[in-house]
Amino acid sequence: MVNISNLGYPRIGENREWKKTLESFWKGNITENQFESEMKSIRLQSIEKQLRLGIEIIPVNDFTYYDHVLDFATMFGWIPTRFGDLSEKPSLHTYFALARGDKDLVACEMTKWFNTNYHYIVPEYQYDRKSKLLYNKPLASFLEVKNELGIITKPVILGIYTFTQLSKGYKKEDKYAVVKELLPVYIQMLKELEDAGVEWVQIDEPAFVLEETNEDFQLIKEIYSEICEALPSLSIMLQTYFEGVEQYHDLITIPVKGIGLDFVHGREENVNALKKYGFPEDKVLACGIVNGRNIWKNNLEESIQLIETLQSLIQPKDWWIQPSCSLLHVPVTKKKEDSLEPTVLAALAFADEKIEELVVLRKALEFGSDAVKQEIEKVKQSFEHLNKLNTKSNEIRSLSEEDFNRAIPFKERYQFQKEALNLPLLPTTTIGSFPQTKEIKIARQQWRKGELPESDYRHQIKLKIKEWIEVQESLDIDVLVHGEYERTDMVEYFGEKLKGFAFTKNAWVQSYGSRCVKPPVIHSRVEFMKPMTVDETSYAQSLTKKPVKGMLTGPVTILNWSFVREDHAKEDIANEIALALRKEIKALEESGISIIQVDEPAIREGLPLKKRNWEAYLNWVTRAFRLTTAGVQKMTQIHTHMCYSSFSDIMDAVIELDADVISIEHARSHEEFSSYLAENPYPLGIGLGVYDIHSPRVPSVQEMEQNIVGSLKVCDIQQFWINPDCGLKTRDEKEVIQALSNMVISAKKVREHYYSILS
Ligand SMILES: CN1c2c(nc(N)[nH]c2=O)NC[C@@H]1CNc1ccc(C(=O)N[C@@H](CCC(=O)N[C@@H](CCC(=O)N[C@@H](CCC(=O)O)C(=O)O)C(=O)O)C(=O)O)cc1
Ligand SMILES: N[C@@H](CCS)C(=O)O
Ligand SMILES: [Zn+2]
Repeated sequence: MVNISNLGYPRIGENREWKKTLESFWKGNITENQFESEMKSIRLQSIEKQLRLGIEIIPVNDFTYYDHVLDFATMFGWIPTRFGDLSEKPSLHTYFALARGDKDLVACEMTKWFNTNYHYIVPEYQYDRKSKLLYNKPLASFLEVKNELGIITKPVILGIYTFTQLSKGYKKEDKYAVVKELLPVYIQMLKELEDAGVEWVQIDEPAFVLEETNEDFQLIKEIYSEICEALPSLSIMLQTYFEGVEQYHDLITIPVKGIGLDFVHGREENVNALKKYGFPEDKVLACGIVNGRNIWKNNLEESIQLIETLQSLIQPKDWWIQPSCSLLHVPVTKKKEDSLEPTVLAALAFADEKIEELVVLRKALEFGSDAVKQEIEKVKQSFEHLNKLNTKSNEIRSLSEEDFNRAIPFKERYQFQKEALNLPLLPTTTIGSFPQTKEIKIARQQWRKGELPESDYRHQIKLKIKEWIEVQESLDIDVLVHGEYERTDMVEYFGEKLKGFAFTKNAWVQSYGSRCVKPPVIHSRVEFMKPMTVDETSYAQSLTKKPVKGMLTGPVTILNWSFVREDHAKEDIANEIALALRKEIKALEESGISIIQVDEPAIREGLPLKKRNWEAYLNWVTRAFRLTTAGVQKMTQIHTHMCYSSFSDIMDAVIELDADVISIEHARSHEEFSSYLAENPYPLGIGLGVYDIHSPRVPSVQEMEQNIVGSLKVCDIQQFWINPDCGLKTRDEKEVIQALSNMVISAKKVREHYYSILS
């Protein structure tokens, strides 16, 4: 018997209704009741859709108002004390304040969900607050679907081990005690599900693919024995994903009713483990067989073969076939992509199409592959046609080691740059983008539809650049930017201008909260066509005597935030992008730009989950960055920028990038990184973000001054820069001007203080 299951479905809706509802509520355009009812309808529609498409085991509680990790933190009462003394379900206001902050409260930390571009809110354990079940969201979600649609669904629960691993606020040595304290609360949540008639729960434990210590694994076994003992009639599908599991032989001894493995990203390891240790006959095996992280059609023939191989090796109680992970990471449907090149479109499968693929695979497993001969042929043809789009080039093969290294070492060139740029101590700058106004977005939309002439659209962009050059001058910022008004997104923009990319109309994926991205699709060899940023940057430079920083997205970030071919080596794609960007940098230099920032926020998230694979990855990513930047003149100052992660464990690679200055997100995770820097001084230029840009809160001069003074305890003042945490495109203009004004005043105060000590 083979069942079709799903692990999670995109929340955002076919037309991003979810995002629009959230943002209308935040703006006060709809009431709480309207918000709840609109959200309910989005939730139920996606359940009905999955049912219609053929899913038999449908997930619930994958839906959230912001982030599923935050949901569990608030359910367990893991709410920092600054949000008040909560003994019941937090109000929507508090829930959103935890995620986004408000005018008085600092938001919780946000970071990347494993190696994806999705961000979760980091739960904070409080020693002085006992864990307590404040509400039971999986139960409410289960009952809603049962009552409204009469369907028994599978609640999705974040595993207690992964939840605690992803949390902060407790000492490492207290992990055991923290998990044990949470366990009764966790069991209570599951017990309520069992009592309500839940048959299967999916407990997500992606942290099982990380390299846990033996001690951790003992803890895992202990927790799950206790859970299973307390809940004898609840069927638990212990779900892993994103890579092969570690400690497989121990995992299969856990007394749960089912185990879910990823046979896409952890194929080799999981298959080998099955071969070596078998699989218990009393458990269901859930096979993640369709890639939940990519948008290419499934290689049906290969998947059928794989399951047949597994079937010849083991005899589990039952088989489920499913995506390799939640479909949260892919767009909803390709139905609306009516302007994509047909060859590319034919090779794509988004969430809904992936579910259809599972139906085809089940048919093949039931009736033999001949029953799906046509579908198999169609996939083959799609890729044969796609491959014909590829061109060959020798440019990469003719590179020499010199192309990867700057001609002069940092200390020497930084001196030249200082003199040429004539910047003050503690120079102030921003990360690149300024608020994208409604007017600009609408103008872009009209221009794209052909309703506004290109010249008018460009004129509007120029007006915005001019306005913000004036704003920056009036605020007395030292290194200016043009504001990135012409960009929808820092990756999509370059994707639209480079050869080898396709970009979609509606292939949105949630990135954090209501914010979505539309990753471009790299289908063929990447090539530079013509300058991509020179017009806007040199126009901005023509308006001021201060240096304007050129702004590019780096090769690794373009790669990691795009959908890429699985049959092309990532390293090769990164080097192709690097060569294209190198040409852009040359063009910027030739137009008189002397500071160029190459953003690489996605380097950290692309790290393989298993540390044993880090070295090889970091080696090729640093080389790709250097291939992009190393060709510049000694006077040209290269900046880079990183955000959304903790970086302490990759700082050696960050140094290897050899960027003259790095600006790094700091406000939401400063303690950990500052302690790292105290022990390991950073040898190049650095700006630790002095304020969090994800919150509408405008920090005071005093607060930023304290941040700067704190950072100067661990950084060399001669190489320190003052900047916000990240780009400002998501904020409103008034807020940004106020925050930047406070930032410049705080920098000047610290500067004056330093000069007064010297004199
Ligand atoms: C730095 N980050 C990025 C990540 N990944 C990327 N690919 N890009 C990133 O910048 N990952 C980590 C972080 C995540 N951070 C963010 C920050 C901000 C956003 C964001 O603002 N997303 C926007 C969509 C951006 C965009 O494409 N805008 C279009 C407008 C599209 C649109 O909604 N049009 C409307 C009409 C206009 C209107 O009425 O507003 C429509 O179609 O209905 C544009 O500028 O033209 C978002 O809104 O979610 C994402 C990740
Ligand atoms: N230059 C980009 C970086 C975001 S990570 C911006 O300012 O939006
Ligand atoms: Zn950033």
